[in-house]
Amino acid sequence: MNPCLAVSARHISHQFAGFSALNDVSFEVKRGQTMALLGHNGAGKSTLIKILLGLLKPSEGEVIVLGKNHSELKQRNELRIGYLPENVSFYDKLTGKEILSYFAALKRVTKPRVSQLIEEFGLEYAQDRALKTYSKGMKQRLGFAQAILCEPELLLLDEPTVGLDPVASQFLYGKIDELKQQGCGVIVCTHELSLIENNIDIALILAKGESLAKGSLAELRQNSGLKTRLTAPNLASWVAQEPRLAAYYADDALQLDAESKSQVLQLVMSECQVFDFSLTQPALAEIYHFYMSQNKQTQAVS
Ligand SMILES: Nc1ncnc2c1ncn2[C@@H]1O[C@H](COP(=O)(O)OP(=O)(O)OP(=O)(O)O)[C@@H](O)[C@H]1O
Repeated sequence: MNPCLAVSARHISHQFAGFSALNDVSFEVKRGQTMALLGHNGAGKSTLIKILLGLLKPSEGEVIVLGKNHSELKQRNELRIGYLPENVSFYDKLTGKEILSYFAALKRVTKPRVSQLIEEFGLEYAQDRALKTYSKGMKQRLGFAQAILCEPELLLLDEPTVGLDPVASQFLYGKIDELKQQGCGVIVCTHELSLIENNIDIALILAKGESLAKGSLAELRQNSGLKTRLTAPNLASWVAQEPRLAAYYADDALQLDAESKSQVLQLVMSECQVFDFSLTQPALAEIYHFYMSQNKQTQAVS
């Protein structure tokens, strides 16, 4: 396997008692790359995460994680994989430090690493308090610290920022960025599309166990054909004066695709002398809804 890959999943299918939870899903995540794993409830995201963790063996297909097939491993903790489950719940009578120390012992991680993470995650002041006194943000920081105890080369995060305030969310994404810089591959399952948009390199969109779309945001935008919007003050009057713009004008904006973009920009700037304008690319949420609606239409036809 390519040593630059954190994950290579080929033609993964999984059935639960005859029910198809995943069907022929393939993707790759490079080391130092973050992939968003997206899909409605029941799309198969958790099933895929369990397969990557080695908790489930896929009915079909091959998964190579950090260069290894799970069946080759003598022990699961041979691979440095970090995992933050959704709604992380620890025994709440233990203190933050006791919880991290417990996982450190399981993962054979040294005590100084526990102290280092407590400090790094700003939990020193609360390390000797029982977990039940922690806020949601503090619990999530502790959960994240638990996930990266082993200095993971692959990090799997299930809804890492749900219920967190913007500062706490940004803190976690900052940490994810640091890990990426160190070459860690990251997979994030989330429904918070606007939050993750600027923090990912690639996305995989699942629907009912099938891969609907995958690629970088630029590729997903390009393949969707969704248009970039150009807006400007008094745009309607500029369009009235320059009839060549009329074909692109809809919903108070010029709607630009990859082919027309440079030509229209030229018209706007050199013919109309308009320089005060904004370009808005389709957001991840728009791209996601586009692929979901395409899928519904395909299913309705078939
Ligand atoms: N152990 C199981 N036995 C039977 N069916 C299961 C099992 N685990 C999951 N499923 C089914 O497989 C499908 C995919 O479930 P999965 O939990 O992977 O979805 P998900 O995308 O993670 O959903 P969510 O966003 O709600 O967490 C669902 O229809 C679910 O009911």
